[in-house]
Amino acid sequence: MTIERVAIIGLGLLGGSIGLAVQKHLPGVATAGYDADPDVRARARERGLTAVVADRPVEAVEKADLVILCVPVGAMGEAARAIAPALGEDTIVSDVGSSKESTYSALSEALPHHHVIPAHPVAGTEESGPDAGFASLFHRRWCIVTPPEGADPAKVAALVTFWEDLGALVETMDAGHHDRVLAVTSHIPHLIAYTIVGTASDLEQVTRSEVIKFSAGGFRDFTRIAASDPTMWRDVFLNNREAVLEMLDRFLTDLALMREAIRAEDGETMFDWFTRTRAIRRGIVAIGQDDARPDFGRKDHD
Ligand SMILES: NC(=O)c1ccc[n+]([C@@H]2O[C@H](COP(=O)([O-])OP(=O)(O)OC[C@H]3O[C@@H](n4cnc5c(N)ncnc54)[C@H](O)[C@@H]3O)[C@@H](O)[C@H]2O)c1
Ligand SMILES: O=C(O)C(=O)C[C@]1(C(=O)O)C=C[C@@H](O)C=C1
Repeated sequence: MTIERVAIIGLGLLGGSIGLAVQKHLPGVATAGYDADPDVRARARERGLTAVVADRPVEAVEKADLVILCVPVGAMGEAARAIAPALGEDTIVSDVGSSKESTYSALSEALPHHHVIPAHPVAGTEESGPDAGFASLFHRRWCIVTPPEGADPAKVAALVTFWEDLGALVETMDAGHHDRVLAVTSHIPHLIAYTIVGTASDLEQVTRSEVIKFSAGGFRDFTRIAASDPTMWRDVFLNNREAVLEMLDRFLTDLALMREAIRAEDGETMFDWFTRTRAIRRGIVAIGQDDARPDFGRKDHD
């Protein structure tokens, strides 16, 4: 099947970036969007995030071949129910939610007779809202597609091609596996950043001004992540609870091991561990997966 009309529900960082990327890379594809917040809709019109910004969700999805829900994972069910009356029977309904099992449950419950094929572009920043999106967000970043059992292969292929056309590298996997992988590579790192930044600012021996003044190094990287959208991340932890708790237990075991190495002055354990993690970082840099941040000068706000 060919995708000629795309509708985007939720015009923040992800929705806005998809709208801009489609207009840039697939100029023949029509774009329409909707956001529940009227201020966001107004800003989306000013920035031209989609060619049309509708005032009602059903208007945005009329005649769409592909609808992408770009709302917080806790709002997926509500957003899907709002578009249900206007969806064509052949329309692909996808999303960009950061957790996939609960998103699929919410979408398939709201749209039991439609073609729901979830996806997750593993690309983002700490910014949110209609000013945050940019067309190159997905360039050379992974997009994980999690087709449910029995999904129409032609529709899965069309969705994969769509993301590749936006510049992404696509991999398909089972939703449960996605949730365990992302728990350790994305969700727990965010939890650690939120925690350490809060802990540092709560310390009585360290004043808040010292936290700001001396945050030039590693701590500064944590503050970037800890500035991420509270609604989005609250929903991620509520919706990927089991996988996060499982990976958190593993992490706490390893953290206890490090604490013990420090207490016992066991330099060898620390050196070996740090050597292994340094190799991981160098591997990521070698395959060019570290350069999609706007900080690296690639944000093009077009
Ligand atoms: N931010 C990231 O780095 C990132 C990366 C990959 C995936 N995601 C996922 O993408 C989704 C969107 O995240 P974002 O960063 O674009 O958030 P965002 O806050 O920038 O945008 C979300 C938009 O959804 C709108 N919205 C909320 N409920 C709605 C509803 N029922 N109907 C219509 N609009 C509604 C909000 O008004 C907001 O404008 C989330 O599910 C998130 O998990 C985020
Ligand atoms: O780089 C960042 O700022 C991000 O948080 C992006 C990031 C990630 O953890 O890699 C965050 C959440 C997503 O679901 C996908 C990407």
